[in-house]
Amino acid sequence: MSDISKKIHNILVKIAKWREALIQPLHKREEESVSSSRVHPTRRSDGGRGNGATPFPAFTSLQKLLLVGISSYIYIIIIIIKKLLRASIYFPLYSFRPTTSSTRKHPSTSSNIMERSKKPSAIPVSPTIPTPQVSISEDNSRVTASLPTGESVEVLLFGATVLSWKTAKGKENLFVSSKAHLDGSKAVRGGIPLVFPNFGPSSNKATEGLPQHGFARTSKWEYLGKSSSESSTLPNSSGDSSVKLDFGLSNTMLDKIPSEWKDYQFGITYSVTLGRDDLETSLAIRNTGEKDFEFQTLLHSYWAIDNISNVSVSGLEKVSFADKVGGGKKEESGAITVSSEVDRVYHVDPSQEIAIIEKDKPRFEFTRDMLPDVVVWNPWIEKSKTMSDLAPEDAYKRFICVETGSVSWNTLEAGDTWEGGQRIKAL
Ligand SMILES: O=P(O)(O)OC[C@H]1O[C@@H](O)[C@H](O)[C@@H](O)[C@@H]1O
Repeated sequence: MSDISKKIHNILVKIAKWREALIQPLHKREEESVSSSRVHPTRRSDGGRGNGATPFPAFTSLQKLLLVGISSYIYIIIIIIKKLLRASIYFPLYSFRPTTSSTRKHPSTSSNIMERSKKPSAIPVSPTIPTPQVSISEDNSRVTASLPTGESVEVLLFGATVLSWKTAKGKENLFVSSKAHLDGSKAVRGGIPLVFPNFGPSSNKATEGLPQHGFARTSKWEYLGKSSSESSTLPNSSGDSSVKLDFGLSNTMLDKIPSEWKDYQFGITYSVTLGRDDLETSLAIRNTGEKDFEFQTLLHSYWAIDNISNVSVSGLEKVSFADKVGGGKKEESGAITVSSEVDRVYHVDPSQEIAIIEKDKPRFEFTRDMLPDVVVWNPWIEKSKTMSDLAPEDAYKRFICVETGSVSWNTLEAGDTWEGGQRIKAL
């Protein structure tokens, strides 16, 4: 028995005794008065007036009734309080924490159990459909997503750089240098850094003074959230077939707004969509200010390959390119192969399919939307040596940059939005 119950019990015992003590003398005195009136009919309190009054004027029958009534009333009230207290052990008056069927205790579970025959049968639960998983690293620097079928993608918020894209079998599609800076001190050497608002060193008045390839790849982006889509509602569907991660950057988020860019305002949404065998990366750039601005943009992707000697790029045959190594405009008749430094800018209709071929088989296929240019870059041996963040020594063999984008300048008028993107199929 709890302390409170013991105390109440003691009070009840006392009240009961007190009540007894109160009633008993009254009975006794009444009996005495009756017996005395029998024995001494003349010795009555009323002096023989014979009006039936008690011989003890302090306890009239009205007082007697009142006392009994009050004590019974208190007795009943205490019993009710005791019951309430006992019940409150199981049902707290209120709680901030929502109770669930598994956490809530019920005092009369056993007496409430329904007879087996009357028990409703359990409702069959539909099998759980696996869904894509998205997680944010503890230090809030990376977002990772994976599909129930095993594909995964990882994005560093610094530069919204896609660091990893793996197939269901765990094969990595992107190259990242083993010396890449992933701490936000430098643009990542590998993955998919974003080029905006200028490609290469600033080359016109609008971007004068901006760093090489712009500030998007060295700014901390915000993770805006995920959305997923189902390919099929058939019972045997393996669940959601893709997951889209959105990232945002606006002029107000820039650590240091370059003076050339102070008059411009923008908001960019970068979407990375992981599919079963493809990856989509797309940009929506909005001019949120009152002044028009010009920009270039590219998805500066480092594609992982086994050996550059076995690789070629198709879809760019007979397309003239700006040669950044040898200078001038050139054209090649066959698929592009790499056996020395390559740095070219192709202007090619977005409807033209481009592919990276490895050992005569397509390894990556590119579909472009509103991206009229393709840069093909590999530093080869000598230039690699000058790049402190490129490793291992033979790293140049392990990647080829095929960068889709718009090297052509775009003018974005106040209030307008530009959209463009790529879909890459890994084979
Ligand atoms: O070293 P960065 O700034 O990442 O640039 C790497 C390369 O990026 C390519 O896109 C350019 O065409 C090259 O000229 C450049 O060397």
